[in-house]
Amino acid sequence: MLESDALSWSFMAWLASSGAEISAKIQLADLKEKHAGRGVVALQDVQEEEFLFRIPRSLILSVENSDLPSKIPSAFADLDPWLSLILVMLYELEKGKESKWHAYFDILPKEFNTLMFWEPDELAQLQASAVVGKIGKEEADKGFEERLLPIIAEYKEVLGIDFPDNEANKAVMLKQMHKLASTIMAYAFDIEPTDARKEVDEEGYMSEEEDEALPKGMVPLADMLNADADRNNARLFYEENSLSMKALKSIKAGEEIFNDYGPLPRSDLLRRYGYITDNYAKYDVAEIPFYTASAVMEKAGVLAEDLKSKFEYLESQGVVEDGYTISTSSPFDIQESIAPELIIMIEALLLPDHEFDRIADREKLPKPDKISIKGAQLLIEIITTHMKDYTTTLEEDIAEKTVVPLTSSDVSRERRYMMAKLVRIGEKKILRDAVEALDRLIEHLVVQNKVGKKPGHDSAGPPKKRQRVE
Ligand SMILES: C[S@@+](CC[C@H](N)C(=O)[O-])C[C@H]1O[C@@H](n2cnc3c(N)ncnc32)[C@H](O)[C@@H]1O
Repeated sequence: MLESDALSWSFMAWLASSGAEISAKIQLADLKEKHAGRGVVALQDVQEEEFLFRIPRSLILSVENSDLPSKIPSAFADLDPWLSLILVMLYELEKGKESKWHAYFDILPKEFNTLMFWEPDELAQLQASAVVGKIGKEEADKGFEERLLPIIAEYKEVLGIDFPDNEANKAVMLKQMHKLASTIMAYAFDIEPTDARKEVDEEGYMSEEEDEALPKGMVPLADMLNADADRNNARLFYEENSLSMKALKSIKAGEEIFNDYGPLPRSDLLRRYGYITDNYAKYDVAEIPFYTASAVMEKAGVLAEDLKSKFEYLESQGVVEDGYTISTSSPFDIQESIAPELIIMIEALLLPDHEFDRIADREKLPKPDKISIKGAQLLIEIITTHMKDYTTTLEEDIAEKTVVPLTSSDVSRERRYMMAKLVRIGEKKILRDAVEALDRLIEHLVVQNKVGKKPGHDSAGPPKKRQRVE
């Protein structure tokens, strides 16, 4: 028996002996050949709504179920759900075989492909993707150093952690905390209070702000399901004393059982889960930084002298953001895809001062479905400026067959390079589609103006281009 099979077997045996109920129709399988780690597959046909497994709430690896908070309650007083669970997992890991979750820890990942663990050269492959700014390593380090390390130093005997206070040891501990945080990000569920028959989603469904507030828990076996946006066929349901996984549709023998992470762009899939699949390409987004938009408008002479007060007003109306997303649509639809806030900001700043003051007095804003020729031209300029921040063009990316030096024997690095390339290609395609659609809009507006329709604005929009076949 392979070591990984032996660990899977021990894990399943532990679950069965701890009160979990598991349908004989499913199996934990090794999917390493598909680069998907372990996953759950159907051994026999499964019907829609059929029960797959049930995990007692007491088996969830959570702050609530660990004895640590009762030993050092004050340590948990100011910790958020993430840091609390990291502390509990450190403690339970340190207990080794004494921990109730020992067999579970054995099958949790030791290595990660999430962006937090990428080397600088690997991250550089993402080029101008906004996801690079969302990794949050420094912020996480700060939280670990300021909140968790003092607790570990103070309660090292209770925690059973050998923690000599030196830099090398601190670095090892921070790395371990990052690994646990990444495990929580990719595996944990948001555990809502007992509420019979309530449906729960994996954390991907929620905004990260909402995520922050809910208690997190590691739900054994439920987190062994891989995810697929198109082939999602199972979901976890809350019951009073347990959590049950049920089939959402019929599943054939041999098929994999999939959860769903929600509509995440591939860049976020990479950041949070360390993998990508084409199925999530439809959720891809490109993001234009605010400073790119404002720099282009400044260069174009759009930014007026009383800019500060204009921005204060736009900010009070929720239009000023760090970045503006352009999402995928097919065929590309300007209104559907370009962040309305970007269009509103541009059109507002294009207004003559007296017009701007007039709308501000009435707490109004330009409508995002009315784009002027000048506004569309500025949008194109902003988007093409952002495109230049990527160090290669879309055409170069597509033409390039090998992105890694052939001497590289590091499979993981090759895979990261490849995944980064697919992410940046996805973003560049969106930017290209946006520019093409804006070009068509300008042509349409020019014609409209010539034939004497209301000048300057488009409300119906130009005819849409036929869907591009990639
Ligand atoms: C909740 S776990 C699923 C179990 C995991 N495969 C394992 O072996 O522990 C989530 C992780 O599984 C992997 N994963 C999930 N869905 C995947 C898919 N469709 N293809 C490849 N890997 C996937 C990613 O590494 C992700 O971070």
